[in-house]
Parts: sequence; C-alpha cells; structure tokens
Amino acid sequence: MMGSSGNTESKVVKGDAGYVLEDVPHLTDYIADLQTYPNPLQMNPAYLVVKQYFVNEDDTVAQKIVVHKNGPRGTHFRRAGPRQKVYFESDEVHACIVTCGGLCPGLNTVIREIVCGLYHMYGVNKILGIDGGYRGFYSKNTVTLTPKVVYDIHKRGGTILGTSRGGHDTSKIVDSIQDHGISQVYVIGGDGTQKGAAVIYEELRRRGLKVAVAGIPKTIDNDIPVIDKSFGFDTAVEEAQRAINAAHVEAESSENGIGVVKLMGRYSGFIAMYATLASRDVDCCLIPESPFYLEGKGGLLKFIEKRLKENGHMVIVVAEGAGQDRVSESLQSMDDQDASGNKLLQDVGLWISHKIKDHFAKHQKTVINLKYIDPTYMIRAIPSNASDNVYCTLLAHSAIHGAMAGYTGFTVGPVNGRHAYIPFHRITETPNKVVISDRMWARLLSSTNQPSFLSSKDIYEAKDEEGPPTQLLDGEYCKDTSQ
Ligand SMILES: Nc1ncnc2c1ncn2[C@@H]1O[C@H](COP(=O)(O)OP(=O)(O)OP(=O)(O)O)[C@@H](O)[C@H]1O
Ligand SMILES: O=P(O)(O)OC[C@H]1O[C@](O)(CO)[C@@H](O)[C@@H]1O
Ligand SMILES: [Mg+2]
Repeated sequence: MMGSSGNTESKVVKGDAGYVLEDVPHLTDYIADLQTYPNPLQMNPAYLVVKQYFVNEDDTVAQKIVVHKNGPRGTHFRRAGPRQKVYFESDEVHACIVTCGGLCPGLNTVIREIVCGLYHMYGVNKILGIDGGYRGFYSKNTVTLTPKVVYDIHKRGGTILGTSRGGHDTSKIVDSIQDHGISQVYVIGGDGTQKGAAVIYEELRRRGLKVAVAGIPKTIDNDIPVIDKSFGFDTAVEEAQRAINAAHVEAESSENGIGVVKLMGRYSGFIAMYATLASRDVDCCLIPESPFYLEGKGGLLKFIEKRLKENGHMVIVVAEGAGQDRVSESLQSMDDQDASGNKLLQDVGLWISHKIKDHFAKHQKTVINLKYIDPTYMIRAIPSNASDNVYCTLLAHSAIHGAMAGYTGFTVGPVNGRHAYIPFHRITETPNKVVISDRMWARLLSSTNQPSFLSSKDIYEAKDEEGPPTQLLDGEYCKDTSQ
C-alpha cells in the first residue's frame, strides 16, 4: 500500500515494511497537462545496444544497506538515469549552467559533460554559461557553451565560468531565467549553492514556470551528507600527498625536524583524515571535529616531545578548521565572514607552528627545525584526476536525465554506489562530518598513535551523542563511513 503526502518542502511516499521514499519534485506537481515525448536516446546509435537502458520508473535507492531481518526498509531516493519519456523536446530546451562557492577539482569536467551530454544524448544546442556565480545571472553577460567551446576544459583546474560567494538575489535571478527563456538550470556548488538552488526552484514553482532545476553537489571538504563522496575529493587527497611528502622529507632531513601541513576542511576534516591515512608518514592529524589541547599531560606538546625523542622528526597535518576556538581566543579575532556569510578562519597552521616553536625555545631549550607548508589552495585549483573525471561525467549525465524527465528541485549523487535524485533539503540541513566515535577515526588514531585528546568523560559523551556503535549504521541521517 502506498500513500503520499507532499508539499514543496518534502514529498514523502510510504510503502510496506517501513519503506519510505523521499521523492523529489516533478514539473507535473505544479503544471497540469504537460506533454511527454519519447526519449531521443531510443534512436541514439551509441545507446541502442544497451539492454535495459532506461530506468524503471519505480526504481529507488536505499540509503541504508546494512539491514536486520526484522528492521524497517528505511529511507530511499529515486534512482537517477534516463526515462522512456521526457518532458522537453530537444528544440525547446534552453539550458544554463552556473558554478558557485569555492573551487574544486572537476568543475570544468562537470560543465563539459553537461554541455556534451545535452548535445549528444538529447540534441540540445542552446546552452548558456552564467558568468561568475549567482550574481552573474543579473549583473554579467552570459557565455554560449557548445561541445567545441568545452572540448578540453576538463584538463584545466578552476571553472571556465568563474565563481563567487554572496550575491544571491532570488527574484533578480528568476527574472533573468524568465527573460532568457531558460528551461533547465544546472547549479554546481556546495551547501550554500544548493540552498540557493532550492529557493530558485521555489520561486520558479511559485511563478508556475516550466523550468527544471538540477543541483550537482560540489565541495572539496566532502561535507555534503547523504551522497557517498563529493567530486574532486579524491584528487585533493592525492595532491595533499605531495605536501605531506615534502613535509616528511624536510622533517627527516634535520635534527628534531617538524613538518606542519595545513589542509582544507572548514568544518569537516575528511581531507586531513584521508590524506593522513593514505600517507603513513603523519604522526598527528588535527581536525575540527576532534578538539585538542596543547599544554599538559596528554596534550599535543608533550606528544611532540615524545615523538621527537623516539624518531627524531615528525609530521603534523592540521585541517584549517581545527582548534578555531583556541586560535580565535589567542588572537582575539573578530567574527569576520565572507560574502556568503561563512565564518572566516584564522590560520591554525601558523598559530600552531608558533606555539610549538615557543614551547621548545622557552621550556625545552631544544633546537627544533619546523617547516610550515600551506598547500590549501593548491589542492583545489588543479584539474581532476582520472577517477574524478569519470565520476563528474556520471553526475552530469544523471542531472541531465533527471531534468529531461521533468524532475526538478533535486541534487544528484551516488548513494551506496547508485546515483539518485535527492531533495535539496536533505543535503543542506546537516553537514557531513567525521564521526570521531566511528571506526575510520579509530583507524587513524591507531595508525598515527597520536593522543585522542579525549577524557573518559568526553569518550562517554561522544558515544552517547552518536548513540550505540550500531546506530551509526542505522542512523537515518548518518552516512556509513565505518566500513
Ligand atoms: N541560504 C542561502 N540562500 C540562498 N543563497 C545562498 C544561501 N547560502 C548561500 N547562498 C549562495 O550560494 C552561493 C555559494 O555559497 P557559499 O559561498 O557558501 O559556497 P558553497 O556553495 O557552500 O560552496 P563551498 O562552501 O564548498 O565553497 C553564494 O552565492 C551564496 O550567496
Ligand atoms: O578562500 P575562499 O575561496 O573563500 O574559500 C575557502 C574555503 O572554501 C573551501 O575550500 C570550501 O569550498 C573551504 O575548505 C575553505 O575554507
Ligand atoms: Mg559551503
């Protein structure tokens, strides 16, 4: 038995045995009598031979794949992919693409694949690039995008369209969409961008316009929940190895050598955690989710003394958002924000380097040789690697298939390896963070042998906050990162 309840916020369908579909909006939810057309892919020579090319309308993807015999089936999302019927004729589509927020490897690949996918799979040849993020809709000229224009852009870092923070003026953006006669909007960006896409969708719907809005989640920090991983993350972790290697070479080449590497990660320490686990040369990894302290027993400085005694050198990786409360306290900084309202961070790498140098100079009378390496922008300004390129292609194709099939107000992304359409609010409400009571962080602690900086009270509270260990696998809103 299926029953459904829906508003513009959520469209939830319930089925048997605790099955829940968190569906995405469709143009037919607010426009009556929309005409459908056979999917032109049916005649496409490249795809003709694929058996079962089209996704079954009822296919959904389970958010939770570790299940118990009598447990509820849980939350599902609509499976991404091409449908037999589409809601746009090729000639009718006028698409636009915008990139917002910080840079990330793979942005150009996603742009390229949206343009080429629309053109080659659906015969769409009216595609506009919006210059410089959301504000480009109303304050800049547009760029015409063709397969020829985007041919080799995946080999370059950054975004050929430019990006920005702030400047989201919903009514001006939607006026511009209306004035240009745009019928599909592809929005590439992080949590802020997807929030912006959600309000654009709401306004288009309020005006009753036949315009599909598709979000492609971008975040180098991997802080978007529900999806398995964000594009560019692997590339960034790989690039971070170069900085860690350099820090290690510098550190081991001198007496009491210390290499400090700062990596991106505003609120989520995934890059630092994965880069540390991959490298094996790191002695200590500091992330925003795990508070640390410097002084006293169990503190960072005592650990450094111990490591230097044991090995004669060490490497510390610090995520940019780690220990921000301590840094701000000590620098008595103002609560500055960027144009999008994101808190501007203090340089924790510099701060920690000073603290370490001070400690050894004042209290230990030991000569140390500390090198601080800050590759933060270098790891996100590069082109995506091979596997991210393939991933970007799948994201772009999933977004195109969804928009052509009339879905709107959705983000695409892999959930347990299968691409799905996810309602905007599900990926913007709670950021994805490293769970320090999870097995992955335990693996890191055991590989570096660093202190956890947690008292037994903290450990008890961390477990209590997350619930018992198995709840992580069961948690509706938690990704299973434990593996
Ligand atoms: N709540 C919101 N409503 C509407 N627009 C928003 C909202 N939050 C952010 N935006 C807009 O989204 C754009 C990008 O936001 P932001 O600078 O926070 O980056 P992001 O997409 O979160 O990417 P990242 O943080 O990974 O760099 C900006 O133009 C900003 O104005
Ligand atoms: O300096 P910018 O470009 O505003 O962005 C810095 C922030 O962007 C991010 O890379 C996220 O996109 C964060 O890791 C970082 O704090
Ligand atoms: Mg963000």
